[in-house]
Amino acid sequence: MSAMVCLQHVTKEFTAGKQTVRAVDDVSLEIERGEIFGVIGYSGAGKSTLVRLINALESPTSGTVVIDGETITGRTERQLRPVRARIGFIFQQFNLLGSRTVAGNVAYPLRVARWPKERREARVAELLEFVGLSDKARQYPDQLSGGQKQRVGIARALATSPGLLLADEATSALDPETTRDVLDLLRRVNTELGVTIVVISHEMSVVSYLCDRVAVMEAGKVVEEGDVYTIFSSPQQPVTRRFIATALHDRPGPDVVQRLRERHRGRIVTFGVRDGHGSGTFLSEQFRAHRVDGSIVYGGITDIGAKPLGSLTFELVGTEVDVDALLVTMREHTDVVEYGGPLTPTDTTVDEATADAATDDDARVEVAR
Ligand SMILES: Nc1ncnc2c1ncn2[C@@H]1O[C@H](COP(=O)(O)OP(=O)(O)OP(=O)(O)O)[C@@H](O)[C@H]1O
Repeated sequence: MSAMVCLQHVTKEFTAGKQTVRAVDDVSLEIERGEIFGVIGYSGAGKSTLVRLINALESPTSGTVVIDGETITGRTERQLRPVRARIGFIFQQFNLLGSRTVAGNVAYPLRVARWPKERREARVAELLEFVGLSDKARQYPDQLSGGQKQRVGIARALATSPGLLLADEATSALDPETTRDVLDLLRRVNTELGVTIVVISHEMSVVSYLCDRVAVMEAGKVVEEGDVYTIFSSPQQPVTRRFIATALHDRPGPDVVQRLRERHRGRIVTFGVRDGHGSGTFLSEQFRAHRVDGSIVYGGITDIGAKPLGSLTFELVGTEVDVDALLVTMREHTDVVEYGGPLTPTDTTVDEATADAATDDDARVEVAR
């Protein structure tokens, strides 16, 4: 079975005056049929250009793009039309027609494809039911919430039953709860309709919630690629680590470490929580075996593809020998970060004002004792 999207050494350069920008730089990528594939990167990394190359809205400066087994590089506009018809697209700003009703927007691609009225109406009704907006058919886009607008966008993108859906920052304009609803709908599009989805995002939380695999882009290149859990649990590139830190929020920053050490008499230590290692049961067994008391003082665990990932920070109380022995054992199973023993405020070089200035996020996850 061939891949749904195959990029072979694809480069795209833009020239403006004397300056040439290499927006996509020698990217080779395979996106399998039926998967949800994420492309993540900071602004300017080349994500949108990559999507426009997949959608044949741009042609590569060099390299080859193959969609659903067909090479699209070098085709004329006319030859590209049937390929584009098999690709759906949803956008950050929804791009709905304000002068048409919800039903009119969803029907639009079917009109362009010259579907007869009766078939068109039946298809629109089916699509609106799928996205949960049957009761909004006669309303106009400006009467809808952001999440509802994106549902209309999804229904419209699916109208002609594409095998591939490209979602470019599709949830970036939505609040977290609405984002979750739209991501759940995209998951249904994938599992119930079998549509392959490419998700472009600058938010690692979107990728971790939805995607099977992810490619990380930086300066036009794919710098890291793999299944989401592996990338999250052992990122190789600094840019990937920065993205993951924004999604997990599980490790205490220097201010929080300082306050924890001032407040607790034991040693403060973070243990990574991975699939199969560092789980609650495993940790309590190890604490018991080493005669160490461990109380959680900070942490966060996220579920990625039904596997746990994150870390827990403990105050460890026991003899120095016992705690050291525990840490030796734990290092064999997971990553361990030691922050040291108790601090009295007079030991510190950071003044109280700085310590108090920890962010709200820090305060929220810190466990008060
Ligand atoms: N039509 C164009 N003409 C000139 N330069 C362009 C063009 N399109 C993109 N670029 C440049 O290519 C680089 C990659 O842009 P691209 O929009 O693909 O990045 P991105 O990762 O999608 O960022 P963003 O999330 O901000 O859209 C940027 O330096 C951008 O300025």
